Amino acid sequence: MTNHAAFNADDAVTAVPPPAQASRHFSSFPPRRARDCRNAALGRMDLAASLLDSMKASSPRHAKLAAAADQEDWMEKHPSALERFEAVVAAAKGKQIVMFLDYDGTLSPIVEDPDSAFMTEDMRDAVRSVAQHFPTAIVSGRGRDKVFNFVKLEELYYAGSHGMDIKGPTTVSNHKAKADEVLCQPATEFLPVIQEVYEMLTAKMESIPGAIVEDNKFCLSVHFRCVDEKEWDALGEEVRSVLEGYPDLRLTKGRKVLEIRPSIKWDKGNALEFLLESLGYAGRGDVFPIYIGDDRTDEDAFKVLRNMGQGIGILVTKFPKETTASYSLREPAEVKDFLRKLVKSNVTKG
Ligand SMILES: O=P(O)(O)OC[C@H]1O[C@H](O[C@H]2O[C@H](CO)[C@@H](O)[C@H](O)[C@H]2O)[C@H](O)[C@@H](O)[C@@H]1O
Repeated sequence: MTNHAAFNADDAVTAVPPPAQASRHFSSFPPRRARDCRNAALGRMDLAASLLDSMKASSPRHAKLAAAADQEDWMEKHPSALERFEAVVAAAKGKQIVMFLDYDGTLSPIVEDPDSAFMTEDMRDAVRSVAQHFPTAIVSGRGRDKVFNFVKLEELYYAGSHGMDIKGPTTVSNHKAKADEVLCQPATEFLPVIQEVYEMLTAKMESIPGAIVEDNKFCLSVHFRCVDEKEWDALGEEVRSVLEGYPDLRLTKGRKVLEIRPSIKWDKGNALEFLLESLGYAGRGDVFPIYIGDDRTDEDAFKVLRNMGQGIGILVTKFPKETTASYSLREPAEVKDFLRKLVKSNVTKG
């Protein structure tokens, strides 16, 4: 975590190989001895070919073409859930859809100030409509109260702190199954320690301009989106040194954020399973969970769906990324379109 590559990996895209350095091909040329001439001539042909390759690779046009080819290949494996909408609907036909939605980067755009990541009224309306048709849960790294204050829909299930704080709807909804009883907080014993670390990190981050420590109740986020890249190593070191004293906490990386959480085996995937069970859908073959998320932590939920062999994971991204999701959407605006389409489709009629 002490290098920039590790920090950058949060917005990681499947790497387009870096252009080869043309100059390295000249280091062993010309050959030292005459008898090496033939080999050298053959070598020269290889050399010319590889030099040409590397020149091509370093041209912006080639880089663009390579990126486009990668993108195309990736899109074949993770097609747009909008473009393949009919296939999604066909797979869900006759089954009970259960909708799981991540918040940041999925329902709201990524912005510099974490407190200003508002969702649009249009998006709220789309989520409201979805929840009228299917049980719907928000699954977020944010604290549950905080994410509720952004979404403001009482009829939803909320799983905050990466799934470590789950609560059912506070108003009656069409599909409520034992909703009032739904409550899961598997990490309560960590609350004092999380608070202690929050205070320590807040004090440490005062010396790093732009760093923000966010209290997400059972988890903490150290944001470095607005921190000068030169300071990233220092920030990482500070966080790591604090955590050395807390072996029961673990550190993961999200989008320009370091996330600190209890090292218990509970993640967004467990939250998804817990909610399916609470809703009475565990072990049923006629259930079709749809999980939409943009971040690494959402991969835990995508994996659960893959292993179940039911439902679909949809990754929100503009770039190819390694993922277990089967479909993709490019941005929150497309998530909104997908939700609206789903509500309008026949699939809502079962
Ligand atoms: O599980 P999520 O709902 O996706 O939450 C993950 C983190 O999201 C937030 O941070 C991200 O969004 C911010 C606002 O757009 C952005 O400034 C930041 O760089 C992103 O990492 C949230 O603030 C974190 O606490 C969550 O852990």
